[in-house]
Amino acid sequence: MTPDASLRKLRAQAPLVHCITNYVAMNIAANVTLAAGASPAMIHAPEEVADFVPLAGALTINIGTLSAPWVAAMHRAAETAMAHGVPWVLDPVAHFATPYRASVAQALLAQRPAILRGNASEIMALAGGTGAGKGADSGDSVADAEASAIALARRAGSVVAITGPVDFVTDGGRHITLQGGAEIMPKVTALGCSLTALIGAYAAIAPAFEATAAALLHFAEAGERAARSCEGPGSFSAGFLDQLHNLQPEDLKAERLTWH
Ligand SMILES: Nc1ncnc2c1ncn2[C@@H]1O[C@H](COP(=O)(O)OP(=O)(O)O)[C@@H](O)[C@H]1O
Ligand SMILES: Cc1ncsc1CCOP(=O)(O)O
Ligand SMILES: [Mg+2]
Repeated sequence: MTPDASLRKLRAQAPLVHCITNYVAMNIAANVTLAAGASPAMIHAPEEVADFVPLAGALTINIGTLSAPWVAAMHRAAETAMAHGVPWVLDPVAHFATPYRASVAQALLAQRPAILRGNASEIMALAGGTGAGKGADSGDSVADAEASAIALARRAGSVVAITGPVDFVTDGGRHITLQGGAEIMPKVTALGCSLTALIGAYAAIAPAFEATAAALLHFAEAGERAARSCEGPGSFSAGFLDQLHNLQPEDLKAERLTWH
């Protein structure tokens, strides 16, 4: 499915996306998902996730502010998603920072997410390497993480996306890069987490590889447009939501994706 067809379908269906995300991202990720045209629900109680996942078109799991009850909910939600054929997306925020975080990320990876998205440092570390990441922020180049992404995609059977100044997507066989976005994007917290939620929205209506490409393209295009008239991270945030909403399907041009 082409990116423009994916956005058309997203807006026509407004899929329900179950997001288990962190306290920092909760609001902006919901707003990003809504602005793009889908319907987010931020639900993380272990007592209810198994009942909610089957109602959703996709599930996203982000470990940004994890704690034991949340981790129980994440595993239960992923298990339910697999049982009901609901595609799910993993965002391993800063998983290399502590042993607890690292073990949770590896255990979730073993539950076979359809899509995995992280920054370069997160993807390198998940594949077993060591990077220069500092907490939630990347310290490595996307190019240096490409081999890790390909290895991870083959090992996990997932589509893997590395984001940063350039984005890279692989399913272990096909690879694309996308140049674009805006330098100011990493100056707004939780935009990566919000992108993960948006990938979930697209995964509800398109196959994993195409869904990831469309979400990245939607983000890059909206980011570029918002950056043209912003005065800093604050006005960028507001303008970015406007642009995510105002973009039309024909603005998502497949020619911007470079195949390798
Ligand atoms: N220097 C940059 N130039 C352009 N776009 C960027 C840059 N850094 C990050 N982005 C974009 O910001 C979004 C969030 O990605 P990223 O910052 O890598 O995630 P995270 O917040 O998880 O580290 C992605 O759409 C990515 O393409
Ligand atoms: C700052 C912070 N601390 C824990 S989670 C989080 C948000 C990280 O968001 P992103 O990975 O999108 O930059
Ligand atoms: Mg992140």
